This record gives sequence, C-alpha cells and structure tokens, in this order.
Amino acid sequence: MTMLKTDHITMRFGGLTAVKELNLQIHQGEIIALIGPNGAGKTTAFNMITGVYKPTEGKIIFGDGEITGLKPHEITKRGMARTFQNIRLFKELSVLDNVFIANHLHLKSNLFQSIGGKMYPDFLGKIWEPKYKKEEKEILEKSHMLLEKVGLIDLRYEKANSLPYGVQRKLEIARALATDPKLLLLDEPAAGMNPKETNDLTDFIRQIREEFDLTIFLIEHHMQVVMDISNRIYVLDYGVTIAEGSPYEIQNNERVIQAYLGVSEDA
Ligand SMILES: Nc1ncnc2c1ncn2[C@@H]1O[C@H](COP(=O)(O)OP(=O)(O)OP(=O)(O)O)[C@@H](O)[C@H]1O
Repeated sequence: MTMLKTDHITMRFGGLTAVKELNLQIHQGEIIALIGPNGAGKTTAFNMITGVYKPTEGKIIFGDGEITGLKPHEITKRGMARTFQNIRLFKELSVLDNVFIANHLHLKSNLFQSIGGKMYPDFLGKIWEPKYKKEEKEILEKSHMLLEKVGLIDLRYEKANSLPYGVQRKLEIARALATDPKLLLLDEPAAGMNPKETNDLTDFIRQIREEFDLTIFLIEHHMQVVMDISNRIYVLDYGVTIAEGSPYEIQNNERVIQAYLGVSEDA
C-alpha cells in the first residue's frame, strides 16, 4: 500500500527553485532516506510534506487523501509526525512531562491553545482540576506505556537537558510517537552523534518501526546509517532528483558520486 506519494511537487522562493518536481512514492512499512549535499532541498521537501510550506506546484497524497496545503496540525491528525534538525525538547522538564505534553497536545489541543503563551505552569494547574482528571490519568498512563516501549521508562523523572545527546534524540522521537503516527519523518536523527550513539539509533529506528508499525522517511547525512537502514534512497541535488534506488544502486551511481565529490571518479 502506498503511504505517501508526491506528484511533481515544486517549491520556489522568489527566483530560487529549492525543490523541483519531486516524485516520491513510499510504501507502508518502508524506511526511505532522502539524501543530498547541503542546500539540496531536503528540509524544504519535508516542510512541504508536513504542511509548513504549501508547494508552489504539485500534489501530496497521504494514505487515501490529498493533503496539499493542509496545516501542520491537520496533517499530524491524519497520522504524520516529524522531528527537527535541532532538538526541540522542553529542556527544563522531565522525560515524562515532555511525552505527557506531546500526548496532551495531540488529544486536547484546544485546552492547550486556550492557555497560550507561558503555558506550562498554568497548564499543569488547570489539568488537575476534577473535570480533567480522568482524561489526564489516561494520558499519563499512555505516556508511561510509550516510555516503556521505547526503553526510556527508567529515566522518566530525569530532566531532558541532563540526558546524553543520543538519549535526547530518542526522547524527541518518542515525543513524536505520542501523536500515534503512521508515517514518521526524521530530519537528521544522527546529527552530532558519536559512533556508539549512531549504532544505537539505527537499532532504535528499526525497533520502533516494528513496535509501532511505522513507515519511516528520514533525511540523513550519515552515510553508514543511510546505507544500513534504508530500503530505498532518493537523492536530491540543487532541488532536482538525480537518483532513486536501493543502497547498493545509490552507492554505485555515477551522478550521485559526482554530486557528493564534485568530480567524477575517472575524471
Ligand atoms: N524559507 C526560505 N526562503 C528562501 N530560501 C530558502 C528557504 N528555505 C530554504 N531556502 C533555500 O532553499 C535551498 C534548499 O534548502 P534546504 O534547507 O531545503 O536544503 P537541505 O538539503 O535541507 O540542506 P541541509 O542539508 O544543509 O540542511 C537552499 O538554497 C536554501 O537557502
């Protein structure tokens, strides 16, 4: 089954075409990577798919419906979640509170929005009022279950910013899982990781794919991770798709080698 299809999506910023006529097809259960040199248009592609940008041209189909031009929260509701290049945790809050808030945001976005700006202390005050208690208890239980599944339960009372970098990344992914996605987009999950953290991450991504029945689409510069984990790879260069194929095909593709090295092997 096709989980995500983009039909010639293009994003122009003034005179710059950041992504040109991108055609992706991602099937249920696949792990697909999007790679390319800096500035190739990878994050712009993610931003179109997740509703941050409306494509200048083209269509995006998710599951059996079109999502082109929908707002990010509407797309999240349909079952898509993402992480960002820069870790975006509530750093002063515990692991549990980070997941709890993400669950809450998903289930009770109205309450959260109504509290607005400096939301957290007010938010906590409000949710312990009797009328919220039952739902909050369920969300708390769900948060515990999620942390159990991703192996972070023993760290639930630790502050997010006290965790090693690799664990913070895992927590960010766990937070994205709180919205019950079918498709998870990861923007450079291995960025800044040491080799051990990188290996752990690769195992972790495989594990959550199984555990949560996910389809995964990731941007990654770390080639070992990409080649190790991906079923298929799309390669962008200056916004143009220059190759698509298995890890073996991509590693041996002359155009890809040129794009990365700036020179052909036999030049
Ligand atoms: N909001 C924007 N306004 C104008 N130009 C933009 C905007 N967002 C991205 N660009 C440009 O679009 C091109 C593609 O950028 P993008 O961030 O998508 O590349 P990338 O492949 O994700 O790069 P990196 O690997 O460095 O993260 C770049 O030339 C960038 O400067």
